[in-house]
Amino acid sequence: MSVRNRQISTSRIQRGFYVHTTLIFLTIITLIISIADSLLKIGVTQYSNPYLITIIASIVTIQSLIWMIRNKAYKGVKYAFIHYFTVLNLRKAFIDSRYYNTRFHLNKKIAELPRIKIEFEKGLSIGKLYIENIHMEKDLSSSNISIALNRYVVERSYLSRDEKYYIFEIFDSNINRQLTFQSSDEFRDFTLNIADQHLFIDKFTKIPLHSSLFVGQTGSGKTYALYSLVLQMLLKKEMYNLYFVDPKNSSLSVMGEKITAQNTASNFDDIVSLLKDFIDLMKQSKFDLKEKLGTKLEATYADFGYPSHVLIFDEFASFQSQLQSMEKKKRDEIMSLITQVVLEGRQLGFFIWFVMQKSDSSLIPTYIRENLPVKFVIGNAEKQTNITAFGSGVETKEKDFQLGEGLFVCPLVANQPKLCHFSYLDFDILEAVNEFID
Ligand SMILES: Nc1ncnc2c1ncn2[C@@H]1O[C@H](COP(=O)(O)OP(=O)(O)OP(=O)(O)O)[C@@H](O)[C@H]1O
Repeated sequence: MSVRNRQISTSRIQRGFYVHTTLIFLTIITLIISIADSLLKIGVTQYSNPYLITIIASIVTIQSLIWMIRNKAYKGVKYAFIHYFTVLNLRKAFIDSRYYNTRFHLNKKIAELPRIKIEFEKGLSIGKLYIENIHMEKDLSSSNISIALNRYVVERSYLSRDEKYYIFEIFDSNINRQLTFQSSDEFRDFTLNIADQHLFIDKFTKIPLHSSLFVGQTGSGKTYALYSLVLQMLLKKEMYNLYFVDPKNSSLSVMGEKITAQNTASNFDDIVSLLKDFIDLMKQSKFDLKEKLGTKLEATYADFGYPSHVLIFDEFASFQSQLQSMEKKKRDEIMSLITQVVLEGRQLGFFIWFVMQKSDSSLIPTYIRENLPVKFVIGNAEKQTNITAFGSGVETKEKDFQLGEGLFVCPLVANQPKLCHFSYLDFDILEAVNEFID
């Protein structure tokens, strides 16, 4: 715990002190003159009071205006107060942790605190905090900031491009980011309002399509996370073709059979043949798109109206262990098919989603895992799982995750692990599938 540092003042504290002293002084003078005048009946108050009261009122008005502008009161009273208290707490924390430069003013040492800018968004639930980089050796770690922020928590922090500010992305920890759907109709309406080629995860997260990894211990909510994404893709069928691989023949294959029986595989040979068909289709697409892709730099399948193809590979580790018993030639052949999709599929619209309980290199080859742009770790994972998914240099905080809640990375959306919370689906999934495929 930091110790209160009361020995140093800031120019703002000093200014506040002068203003308050002046106000108190003027009020006392006004009162003394009024009392003296009422006793002595000289009649000076009619001359002095209007002046004194105008000065006092002007100071109060100017101070209030400065407060309102500084705390962006034009965005609402609540916004202004939360802004004010957040800045106040941060300033106190900087003083207590001695994060400031010192300078002398009228022979008195004062602390020059870093500038703070805050931009709250989405009904004050998330925001960006800019703290001036005052080139101090001291650590301005996100955990110190979180403590000063009360109910706000730092999700991500980085230095601005010009290195003048530390930027902290913060969110209100009291806010529930999870979306809840009581019926398939509610889910349909919400999905159809998301017009672009993104899939929503929670109130704040939408992701573009990529080959992805979903890791989570049993019961963490992985399968439901997939359901919420599959249902979205079903509602926009013209944009997505789905393929289901489920070596354990569990609930996902039941869903797959309903949606697309010919593109659903559970036993080893069927899986291999589905993978080969998938690759053949990708090669065909490559051929069809070849000329078109040459006409536009950085273009992808979507620019030419082609649909995407998503192969959901549940329990990949189980397939991998079956594969290990095969001869090397076959193993290499299959792994090379999978690698091709991961490496080349993005432009052509072919993606694999690997679903696993752990993502160690014995379960998914590192070169495949490292080339997956999107990774989700759902639920309370072991430290090692976070390390294999996000890399050893990436810091992830341990939290008590609820069902369907976890961390993810995704290009442009989350370069460092960010929180996400998959939708709560309070309706019969298979009935919804039946409705949506009609
Ligand atoms: N988003 C959700 N909405 C509603 N119920 C959920 C959700 N997530 C999980 N559940 C409930 O928790 C149970 C376990 O979730 P789920 O089957 O998705 O876990 P899992 O990680 O896939 O586990 P396993 O690896 O054993 O299949 C589900 O049967 C369901 O009842």
